[in-house]
Amino acid sequence: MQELFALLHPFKFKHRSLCMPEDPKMKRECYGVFYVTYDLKAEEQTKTWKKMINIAVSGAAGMISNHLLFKLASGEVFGRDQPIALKLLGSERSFQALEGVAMELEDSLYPLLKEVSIGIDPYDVFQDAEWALLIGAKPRGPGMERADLLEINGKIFAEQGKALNAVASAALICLKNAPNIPAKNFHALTRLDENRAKCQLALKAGVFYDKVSNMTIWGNHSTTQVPDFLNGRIDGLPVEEVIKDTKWLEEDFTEKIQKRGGVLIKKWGRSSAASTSVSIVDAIRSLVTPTPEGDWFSSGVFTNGNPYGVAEELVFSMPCRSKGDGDYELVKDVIFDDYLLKRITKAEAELLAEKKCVAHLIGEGIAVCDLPEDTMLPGEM
Ligand SMILES: NC(=O)c1ccc[n+]([C@@H]2O[C@H](COP(=O)([O-])OP(=O)(O)OC[C@H]3O[C@@H](n4cnc5c(N)ncnc54)[C@H](O)[C@@H]3O)[C@@H](O)[C@H]2O)c1
Repeated sequence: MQELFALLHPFKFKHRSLCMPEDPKMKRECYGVFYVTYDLKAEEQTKTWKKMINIAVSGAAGMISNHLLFKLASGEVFGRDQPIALKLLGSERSFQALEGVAMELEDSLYPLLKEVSIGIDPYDVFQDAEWALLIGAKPRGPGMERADLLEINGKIFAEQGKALNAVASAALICLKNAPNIPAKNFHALTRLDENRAKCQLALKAGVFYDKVSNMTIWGNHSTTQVPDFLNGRIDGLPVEEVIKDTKWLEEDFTEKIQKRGGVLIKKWGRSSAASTSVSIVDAIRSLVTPTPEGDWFSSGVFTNGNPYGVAEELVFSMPCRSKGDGDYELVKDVIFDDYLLKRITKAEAELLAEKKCVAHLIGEGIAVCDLPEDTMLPGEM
């Protein structure tokens, strides 16, 4: 089950300070120094000052967020002239840690970070969010069945989907629980897998990784994912013209990418957090900046209307292009061969089976959970 989402709110927002709500009865307070009311003198205000954007982050006290929040606050993601408000959602258990995160943000004196608020009620925290980065979920613990984890995290995303639907001024479970938000606004993260694939192809070809482009990850962020070397390019050439070792591509490369997360957990003792947060930044930037001519990026998006024949009503990673307006379109000029199609079908079958496991959470009746093999990496889904 894909698990990291970036949601873009569909409506243009009318800003009001979340720390100082118009309705004084509204329960909202900013954290620490962000509570202070600033009274900017006219001459201190810059003419180019943009309207603040509100970014909600769940799992804000987690490992990934510990990298991501500081990237967001620095201006690396939305631009060095874009003020932001961070709305951090934690769980009851992690509230103390959440305060610790807010303290570190205070001490960082980021000029673009105008407001920070923390809370454990998604209805409160998602209020007026233009972006919601849903990173809060339970990583798989030892001996935990995949179906059990789907159930636990499914409930979290169902609740957060409902909260977004109710209050957000803008994968599948969240989307299905938020019918007022266009399905196109939901993304599940496969960018980390794309980055890993680019890195391994560059290594094999003996080139720097910026030479690798048009890299698609098809399917799920699990070991059925399909890193697509048929459509990928190295220095503008098809991958297979540069790397002529088909066995390596089909077996070693594919498996390396599929299992990279698990290998890293074994070495590092924990799931990738820094590179995941880098890939979240990449994924957001791909939606807010135009895709370079001829290139594309991967994202887990809703399959309805897809031109590849992937089953509808799924969230499936596919190749996307964006004009930089937050929206995207699917890339049409991709080719398929038997190997690629077979792999994509396997990934599709897995997501269809997972969907049956969470039928009760997406309004599709009683769940029937029969997952054929374990394709999920511990601590990383
Ligand atoms: N798609 C990917 O590429 C990718 C890569 C790595 C990790 N992941 C997944 O990302 C998730 C986060 O990873 P992490 O390393 O930051 O984990 P982590 O355990 O360090 O952090 C998760 C945080 O979420 C909080 N949380 C749990 N339930 C919550 C809820 N209902 N509302 C709000 N917060 C809640 C926890 O208290 C914890 O602080 C994990 O589920 C992991 O499997 C995905």
